[in-house]
Amino acid sequence: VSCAKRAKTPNSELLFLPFRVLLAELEAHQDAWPFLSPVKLKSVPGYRKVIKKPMDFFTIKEKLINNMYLNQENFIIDVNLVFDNCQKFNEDDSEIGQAGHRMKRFFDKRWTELLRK
Ligand SMILES: Cc1ncccc1N[C@@H](C)c1ccc2c(c1)OCCCO2
Repeated sequence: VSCAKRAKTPNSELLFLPFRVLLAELEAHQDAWPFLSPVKLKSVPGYRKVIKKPMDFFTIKEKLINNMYLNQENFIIDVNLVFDNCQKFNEDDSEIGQAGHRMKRFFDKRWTELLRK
């Protein structure tokens, strides 16, 4: 009797699908513009000194595609790093600071919706 073919374990592609969807939503957000690519350390005086661990949505996407996130936690840590760096370097009432707060609120909402389902 042939045993039932073992179901292929869903590869990380499937496991991380929600993250890719969520990241695509972040990138498409109208307030995402300061966070889409790495801050050019030469064009932003002081950034290199103040921000120890720069992070941006493009870098997160690269890490996702290269399966560098071993668990949910590490993905969330990098996304929150984007917003924490923003709050650290930018005044709350600045253009970029305001965009960062709006993006963080959007992410927190979508993340809980994604998890609650
Ligand atoms: C997230 C963040 N935090 C602090 C500073 C910059 C950034 N984002 C970078 C991509 C950026 C945004 C706006 C910029 C800029 C660079 O180039 C200098 C000229 C003004 O326009």
